[in-house]
Amino acid sequence: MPDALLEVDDVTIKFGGLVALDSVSFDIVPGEILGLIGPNGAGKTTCFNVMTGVYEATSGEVRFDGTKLNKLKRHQITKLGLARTFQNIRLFKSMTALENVMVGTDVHSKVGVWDALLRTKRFRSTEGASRERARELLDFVGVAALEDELAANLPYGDQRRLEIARAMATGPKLLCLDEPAAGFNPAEKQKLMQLIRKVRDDGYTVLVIEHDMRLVMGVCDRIVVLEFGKKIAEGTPAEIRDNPAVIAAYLGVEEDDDAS
Ligand SMILES: Nc1ncnc2c1ncn2[C@@H]1O[C@H](COP(=O)(O)OP(=O)(O)OP(=O)(O)O)[C@@H](O)[C@H]1O
Repeated sequence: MPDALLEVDDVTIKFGGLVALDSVSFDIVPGEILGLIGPNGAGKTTCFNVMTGVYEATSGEVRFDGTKLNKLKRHQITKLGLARTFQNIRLFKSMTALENVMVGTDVHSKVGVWDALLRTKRFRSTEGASRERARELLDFVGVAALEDELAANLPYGDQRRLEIARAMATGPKLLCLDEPAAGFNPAEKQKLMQLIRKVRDDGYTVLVIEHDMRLVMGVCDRIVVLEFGKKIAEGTPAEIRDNPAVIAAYLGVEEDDDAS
Protein backbone atom coordinates (compact mmCIF):
# COMPACT_ATOMS: atom_id res chain seq x y z
CA MET A 1 0.00 0.00 0.00
CA PRO A 2 1.25 3.54 -0.69
CA ASP A 3 2.07 5.78 2.28
CA ALA A 4 -1.00 6.95 4.11
CA LEU A 5 -2.40 10.40 3.36
CA LEU A 6 -4.34 10.46 6.61
CA GLU A 7 -3.51 8.45 9.72
CA VAL A 8 -5.94 8.16 12.60
CA ASP A 9 -3.68 6.76 15.29
CA ASP A 10 -5.18 5.33 18.48
CA VAL A 11 -7.64 8.21 18.84
CA THR A 12 -9.89 8.41 21.89
CA ILE A 13 -12.44 11.16 22.45
CA LYS A 14 -14.38 11.50 25.67
CA PHE A 15 -17.29 13.81 26.30
CA GLY A 16 -17.54 13.76 30.09
CA GLY A 17 -18.17 10.12 30.91
CA LEU A 18 -19.05 9.15 27.35
CA VAL A 19 -16.34 7.59 25.19
CA ALA A 20 -17.36 8.67 21.68
CA LEU A 21 -14.20 7.19 20.09
CA ASP A 22 -12.26 4.43 21.76
CA SER A 23 -8.67 3.84 20.54
CA VAL A 24 -9.64 4.08 16.88
CA SER A 25 -6.91 3.64 14.24
CA PHE A 26 -7.13 3.54 10.46
CA ASP A 27 -5.37 5.01 7.44
CA ILE A 28 -6.57 6.57 4.21
CA VAL A 29 -4.22 5.99 1.29
CA PRO A 30 -3.90 8.32 -1.70
CA GLY A 31 -6.34 7.70 -4.52
CA GLU A 32 -8.83 5.57 -2.60
CA ILE A 33 -12.48 6.04 -1.69
CA LEU A 34 -12.80 5.05 1.96
CA GLY A 35 -16.21 4.61 3.55
CA LEU A 36 -16.77 5.20 7.27
CA ILE A 37 -19.94 3.51 8.42
CA GLY A 38 -21.69 2.37 11.59
CA PRO A 39 -25.07 2.48 13.30
CA ASN A 40 -26.43 5.76 14.75
CA GLY A 41 -24.21 7.13 17.50
CA ALA A 42 -21.26 4.91 16.47
CA GLY A 43 -18.86 7.88 16.38
CA LYS A 44 -18.62 8.62 12.65
CA THR A 45 -19.29 12.34 12.91
CA THR A 46 -17.00 12.61 15.92
CA CYS A 47 -14.27 10.97 13.86
CA PHE A 48 -14.88 13.44 11.03
CA ASN A 49 -14.81 16.30 13.50
CA VAL A 50 -11.48 15.29 14.99
CA MET A 51 -10.02 15.04 11.50
CA THR A 52 -11.24 18.49 10.49
CA GLY A 53 -10.26 20.41 13.61
CA VAL A 54 -13.69 20.73 15.22
CA TYR A 55 -12.74 18.51 18.17
CA GLU A 56 -9.37 17.74 19.70
CA ALA A 57 -8.56 14.12 20.54
CA THR A 58 -8.48 13.29 24.25
CA SER A 59 -5.58 10.97 23.40
CA GLY A 60 -3.94 9.66 20.25
CA GLU A 61 -3.31 11.71 17.15
CA VAL A 62 -4.41 12.37 13.59
CA ARG A 63 -1.71 13.00 10.99
CA PHE A 64 -2.43 14.41 7.56
CA ASP A 65 0.32 14.14 4.99
CA GLY A 66 2.74 13.65 7.90
CA THR A 67 1.55 16.72 9.85
CA LYS A 68 -0.03 16.29 13.26
CA LEU A 69 -3.48 17.90 13.23
CA ASN A 70 -4.29 17.90 16.92
CA LYS A 71 -3.52 21.55 17.65
CA LEU A 72 -4.43 23.02 14.27
CA LYS A 73 -7.41 25.27 13.62
CA ARG A 74 -9.98 24.44 10.98
CA HIS A 75 -8.71 26.93 8.38
CA GLN A 76 -5.14 25.65 8.86
CA ILE A 77 -6.35 22.12 8.17
CA THR A 78 -8.18 23.31 5.05
CA LYS A 79 -4.96 24.96 3.87
CA LEU A 80 -3.07 21.70 4.37
CA GLY A 81 -5.46 20.11 1.88
CA LEU A 82 -8.37 18.59 3.75
CA ALA A 83 -11.87 19.74 2.76
CA ARG A 84 -15.30 18.62 3.85
CA THR A 85 -18.98 18.93 3.14
CA PHE A 86 -21.60 18.88 5.88
CA GLN A 87 -24.50 16.61 6.76
CA ASN A 88 -26.73 19.70 6.72
CA ILE A 89 -25.95 21.76 3.65
CA ARG A 90 -24.01 24.90 4.55
CA LEU A 91 -23.94 27.08 1.46
CA PHE A 92 -24.00 30.88 1.36
CA LYS A 93 -27.66 30.96 0.37
CA SER A 94 -27.76 34.57 -0.78
CA MET A 95 -24.74 34.19 -3.05
CA THR A 96 -24.87 32.70 -6.52
CA ALA A 97 -23.67 29.19 -7.26
CA LEU A 98 -20.56 30.60 -8.94
CA GLU A 99 -19.77 32.92 -6.02
CA ASN A 100 -20.09 30.02 -3.56
CA VAL A 101 -17.39 28.12 -5.42
CA MET A 102 -15.21 31.21 -5.83
CA VAL A 103 -15.18 31.56 -2.04
CA GLY A 104 -13.58 28.11 -1.90
CA THR A 105 -10.84 29.08 -4.34
CA ASP A 106 -9.93 32.01 -2.07
CA VAL A 107 -8.33 29.74 0.53
CA HIS A 108 -4.93 29.89 -1.16
CA SER A 109 -5.29 33.42 -2.51
CA LYS A 110 -2.50 35.90 -1.81
CA VAL A 111 -4.82 38.85 -2.43
CA GLY A 112 -5.31 41.14 0.57
CA VAL A 113 -8.16 43.42 1.59
CA TRP A 114 -6.46 46.46 0.01
CA ASP A 115 -6.05 44.63 -3.29
CA ALA A 116 -9.79 43.92 -3.26
CA LEU A 117 -10.82 47.45 -2.23
CA LEU A 118 -8.58 49.12 -4.80
CA ARG A 119 -9.30 46.44 -7.41
CA THR A 120 -5.59 46.18 -8.11
CA LYS A 121 -4.18 44.31 -11.09
CA ARG A 122 -3.30 41.45 -8.77
CA PHE A 123 -6.89 41.35 -7.53
CA ARG A 124 -8.33 41.38 -11.05
CA SER A 125 -6.10 38.62 -12.36
CA THR A 126 -6.70 36.47 -9.28
CA GLU A 127 -10.43 37.05 -9.53
CA GLY A 128 -10.37 36.02 -13.19
CA ALA A 129 -8.50 32.80 -12.45
CA SER A 130 -10.79 32.06 -9.53
CA ARG A 131 -13.90 32.59 -11.69
CA GLU A 132 -12.50 30.30 -14.37
CA ARG A 133 -11.66 27.55 -11.89
CA ALA A 134 -15.10 27.90 -10.26
CA ARG A 135 -16.76 27.50 -13.68
CA GLU A 136 -14.74 24.37 -14.38
CA LEU A 137 -15.85 22.90 -11.06
CA LEU A 138 -19.51 23.77 -11.58
CA ASP A 139 -19.26 22.00 -14.91
CA PHE A 140 -17.48 19.04 -13.29
CA VAL A 141 -20.29 18.48 -10.78
CA GLY A 142 -23.00 19.13 -13.37
CA VAL A 143 -24.49 22.48 -12.33
CA ALA A 144 -22.79 24.82 -14.82
CA ALA A 145 -26.10 26.00 -16.24
CA LEU A 146 -27.08 27.38 -12.82
CA GLU A 147 -24.01 29.51 -12.11
CA ASP A 148 -25.95 32.76 -11.73
CA GLU A 149 -28.76 31.30 -9.61
CA LEU A 150 -28.77 32.06 -5.91
CA ALA A 151 -27.70 28.96 -4.01
CA ALA A 152 -30.98 29.05 -2.07
CA ASN A 153 -32.94 28.65 -5.32
CA LEU A 154 -31.10 25.56 -6.53
CA PRO A 155 -32.92 22.22 -6.31
CA TYR A 156 -31.81 20.20 -3.28
CA GLY A 157 -29.68 17.71 -5.22
CA ASP A 158 -27.88 20.54 -7.02
CA GLN A 159 -27.18 22.25 -3.69
CA ARG A 160 -25.47 19.05 -2.57
CA ARG A 161 -23.42 18.96 -5.78
CA LEU A 162 -22.57 22.63 -5.35
CA GLU A 163 -21.23 21.89 -1.87
CA ILE A 164 -18.92 19.28 -3.36
CA ALA A 165 -17.70 21.80 -5.96
CA ARG A 166 -17.04 24.37 -3.25
CA ALA A 167 -15.05 21.88 -1.19
CA MET A 168 -13.08 20.87 -4.31
CA ALA A 169 -12.32 24.54 -4.97
CA THR A 170 -10.03 24.64 -1.93
CA GLY A 171 -7.74 22.26 -3.86
CA PRO A 172 -7.90 19.44 -1.31
CA LYS A 173 -5.81 16.28 -1.28
CA LEU A 174 -8.56 14.66 0.75
CA LEU A 175 -12.24 15.39 0.23
CA CYS A 176 -14.52 14.32 3.09
CA LEU A 177 -18.21 13.91 2.32
CA ASP A 178 -20.56 13.79 5.30
CA GLU A 179 -23.71 11.87 4.30
CA PRO A 180 -23.74 13.17 0.73
CA ALA A 181 -26.78 11.06 -0.22
CA ALA A 182 -29.02 12.30 2.62
CA GLY A 183 -32.48 13.03 1.19
CA PHE A 184 -31.67 11.62 -2.26
CA ASN A 185 -33.96 9.37 -4.29
CA PRO A 186 -32.48 6.24 -5.95
CA ALA A 187 -31.82 8.00 -9.28
CA GLU A 188 -30.00 10.86 -7.53
CA LYS A 189 -27.98 8.35 -5.51
CA GLN A 190 -26.91 6.69 -8.73
CA LYS A 191 -25.76 10.03 -10.13
CA LEU A 192 -23.94 10.79 -6.90
CA MET A 193 -22.05 7.51 -7.08
CA GLN A 194 -20.90 8.43 -10.57
CA LEU A 195 -19.80 11.84 -9.34
CA ILE A 196 -17.83 10.41 -6.40
CA ARG A 197 -16.01 8.03 -8.75
CA LYS A 198 -15.33 10.90 -11.15
CA VAL A 199 -13.88 12.98 -8.29
CA ARG A 200 -11.53 10.14 -7.41
CA ASP A 201 -10.60 9.56 -11.06
CA ASP A 202 -9.69 13.23 -11.22
CA GLY A 203 -6.94 12.59 -8.65
CA TYR A 204 -8.64 13.22 -5.31
CA THR A 205 -8.74 10.91 -2.31
CA VAL A 206 -12.23 10.64 -0.85
CA LEU A 207 -13.68 9.80 2.55
CA VAL A 208 -17.42 9.15 2.70
CA ILE A 209 -19.61 8.87 5.77
CA GLU A 210 -22.91 7.47 4.62
CA HIS A 211 -25.92 5.57 5.91
CA ASP A 212 -26.96 4.26 2.53
CA MET A 213 -25.39 0.80 2.31
CA ARG A 214 -25.96 0.36 -1.39
CA LEU A 215 -24.07 3.56 -2.10
CA VAL A 216 -21.24 2.71 0.30
CA MET A 217 -20.88 -0.82 -1.03
CA GLY A 218 -21.11 0.39 -4.62
CA VAL A 219 -18.60 3.21 -4.49
CA CYS A 220 -15.99 2.53 -1.78
CA ASP A 221 -12.69 0.69 -2.25
CA ARG A 222 -12.42 0.02 1.49
CA ILE A 223 -14.73 0.45 4.44
CA VAL A 224 -14.08 1.09 8.14
CA VAL A 225 -16.92 0.15 10.49
CA LEU A 226 -17.47 1.76 13.89
CA GLU A 227 -19.81 0.63 16.64
CA PHE A 228 -20.11 2.31 20.06
CA GLY A 229 -16.93 4.28 19.33
CA LYS A 230 -14.81 1.24 18.49
CA LYS A 231 -13.57 0.05 15.12
CA ILE A 232 -15.13 -3.37 14.64
CA ALA A 233 -14.11 -4.10 11.05
CA GLU A 234 -12.10 -2.84 8.10
CA GLY A 235 -11.95 -4.27 4.59
CA THR A 236 -13.29 -4.33 1.07
CA PRO A 237 -17.06 -4.06 0.52
CA ALA A 238 -17.23 -7.84 -0.02
CA GLU A 239 -15.36 -8.51 3.23
CA ILE A 240 -17.53 -6.07 5.17
CA ARG A 241 -20.73 -7.52 3.75
CA ASP A 242 -19.85 -10.96 5.09
CA ASN A 243 -18.35 -9.85 8.41
CA PRO A 244 -20.39 -11.34 11.31
CA ALA A 245 -19.56 -8.45 13.68
CA VAL A 246 -20.85 -5.94 11.12
CA ILE A 247 -24.00 -7.94 10.44
CA ALA A 248 -24.60 -8.18 14.19
CA ALA A 249 -24.02 -4.43 14.67
CA TYR A 250 -26.57 -3.59 12.01
CA LEU A 251 -29.10 -6.13 13.23
CA GLY A 252 -28.63 -4.84 16.77
CA VAL A 253 -27.87 -8.26 18.28
CA GLU A 254 -24.87 -9.43 20.24
CA GLU A 255 -22.21 -11.33 18.32
CA ASP A 256 -22.32 -14.24 20.76
CA ASP A 257 -26.09 -14.17 21.11
CA ASP A 258 -27.03 -17.79 20.47
CA ALA A 259 -30.75 -17.02 20.79
CA SER A 260 -31.16 -19.84 23.27
N1 LIG B 1 -20.24 17.47 21.38
C1 LIG B 1 -20.67 16.37 21.97
N2 LIG B 1 -20.92 16.35 23.30
C2 LIG B 1 -21.35 15.23 23.91
N3 LIG B 1 -21.58 14.06 23.30
C3 LIG B 1 -21.36 14.01 21.97
C4 LIG B 1 -20.90 15.16 21.24
N4 LIG B 1 -20.77 14.79 19.93
C5 LIG B 1 -21.12 13.50 19.86
N5 LIG B 1 -21.47 13.03 21.08
C6 LIG B 1 -21.89 11.66 21.40
O1 LIG B 1 -20.89 10.80 20.90
C7 LIG B 1 -21.48 9.60 20.38
C8 LIG B 1 -21.08 9.44 18.92
O2 LIG B 1 -21.80 10.42 18.16
P1 LIG B 1 -21.57 10.67 16.62
O3 LIG B 1 -22.44 11.84 16.24
O4 LIG B 1 -20.14 10.76 16.33
O5 LIG B 1 -22.15 9.35 15.99
P2 LIG B 1 -22.52 9.03 14.46
O6 LIG B 1 -21.97 7.69 14.20
O7 LIG B 1 -22.08 10.14 13.61
O8 LIG B 1 -24.10 8.98 14.53
P3 LIG B 1 -25.20 9.40 13.42
O9 LIG B 1 -25.15 8.33 12.38
O10 LIG B 1 -26.47 9.35 14.21
O11 LIG B 1 -24.85 10.76 12.91
C9 LIG B 1 -22.98 9.72 20.58
O12 LIG B 1 -23.32 9.04 21.76
C10 LIG B 1 -23.18 11.22 20.72
O13 LIG B 1 -24.30 11.50 21.50
